[in-house]
Amino acid sequence: MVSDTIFAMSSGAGRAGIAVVRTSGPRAGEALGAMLGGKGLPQPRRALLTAVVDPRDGITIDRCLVLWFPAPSSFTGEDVFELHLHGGRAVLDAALAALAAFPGLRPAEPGEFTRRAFDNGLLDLTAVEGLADLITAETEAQRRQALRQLEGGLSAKVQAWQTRLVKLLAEIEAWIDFPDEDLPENLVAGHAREVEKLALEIEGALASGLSARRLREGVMIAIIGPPNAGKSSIINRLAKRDAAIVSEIAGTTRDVVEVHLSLSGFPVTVADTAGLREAEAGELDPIEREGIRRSRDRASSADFLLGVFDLRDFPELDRETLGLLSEKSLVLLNKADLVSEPDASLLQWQSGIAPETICISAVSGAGFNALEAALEKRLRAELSDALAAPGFSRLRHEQCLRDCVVALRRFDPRAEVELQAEELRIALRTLGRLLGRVDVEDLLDVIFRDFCIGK
Ligand SMILES: Nc1nc2c(ncn2[C@@H]2O[C@H](COP(=O)(O)OP(=O)(O)OP(=O)(O)O)[C@@H](O)[C@H]2O)c(=O)[nH]1
Ligand SMILES: [K+]
Ligand SMILES: [Mg+2]
Repeated sequence: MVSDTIFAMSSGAGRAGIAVVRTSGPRAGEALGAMLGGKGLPQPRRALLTAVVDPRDGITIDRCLVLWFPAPSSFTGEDVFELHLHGGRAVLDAALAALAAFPGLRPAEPGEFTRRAFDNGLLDLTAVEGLADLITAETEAQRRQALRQLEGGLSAKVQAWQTRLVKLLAEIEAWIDFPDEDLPENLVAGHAREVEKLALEIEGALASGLSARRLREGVMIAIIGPPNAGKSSIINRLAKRDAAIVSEIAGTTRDVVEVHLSLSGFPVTVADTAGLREAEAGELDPIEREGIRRSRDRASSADFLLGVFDLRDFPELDRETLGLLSEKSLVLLNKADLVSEPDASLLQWQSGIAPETICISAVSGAGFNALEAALEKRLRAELSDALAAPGFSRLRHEQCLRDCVVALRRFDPRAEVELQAEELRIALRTLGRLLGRVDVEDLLDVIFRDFCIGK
């Protein structure tokens, strides 16, 4: 099947020093030759500084770097060339118009270059997802995770499982031709052991996938506490901007206010919430009541909490807030600037009782170094699996692996060989689906739709 030749600007929108326009497909070589004014194609994979012309009138568009990647050694696996043009609007318009006018060329659709790389077997689906994650990575840890996935960290694991399953399946299928003979006892035991081992390994990967998903999506931290404790002041200091309204009026925050931060290179979403307070029916207005409902909601879905109190209320701290804190949570006693001497009972509480307690001041910034260090420790623990090895970072991966484990757990080494083989084939198919090598057509559209044009 001969595909169209496609082109697009692959660098970001807006005026820039350099803009990259990429062309891929069977007519790429012809188009490049015409744009170089018939001087022949440059050496493959070597940058050439040259004049690029509009083939319609021979007028020079720009003097720029040109790269030629003949098939199959290119990103898409097709003939590809890149123009590294000066990134002005008029230069780009002229280059894109010249390409559009060339017979057989058309603008690319979103994700179409990557789609071709996938169709030509250069990237499997986990690598495609890694590429998408790399383009959107916002923190150092996310970048590393995405790159490992793009480079085949997940594929390698899945392929190793596939190889073992195929070997097992071949051994079992060999007996299908002898329906009257039972499998020798030592083989039955060996198969049972191998399937059990595979199931355990995949379950282990599922468990550490949680950490990979947190790394991809960001760890959720919620700030909770009684009204006026200084929750909004704290999120503003963490975000280094005025994300939430601060006032001396109790009950200022109603909606959950989220900020995305990179803390020591780790992605987090911190949520500021409405102050928790109990009141007689009718005492709180319905909007604040709804705000408090949202706070509790957010507290229950967060990975861990920062419980904030006014230091001057110590030791009578709000019971509801305390009740929501897990041992991963942190207690922040705020407004330390208003208290001269920490009293003995406070020191004792700080040293002895979980959860860990830090005295801070959102106004002076005192204690924020200790707070950030404590947060980093928790993030490292939360993400440790994902930092150690590439993990299954998407719900889609989790679903495939779960289906695989279900099939393996159904495998019965004493059942008829046809039934045994069938479970192994199902397990293999789920792994194939994870890599995008079986029945994936409907999935593809979903995944490639998230790419932008030129990728
Ligand atoms: N002196 C001092 N005042 C603070 C500190 N943190 C917050 N405040 C003040 O305390 C008041 C309440 O602060 P907010 O940040 O709005 O408190 P909140 O917990 O978000 O309040 P609600 O949203 O109403 O629940 C404001 O007047 C702040 O300026 C602090 O560390 N020291
Ligand atoms: K307030
Ligand atoms: Mg607030």
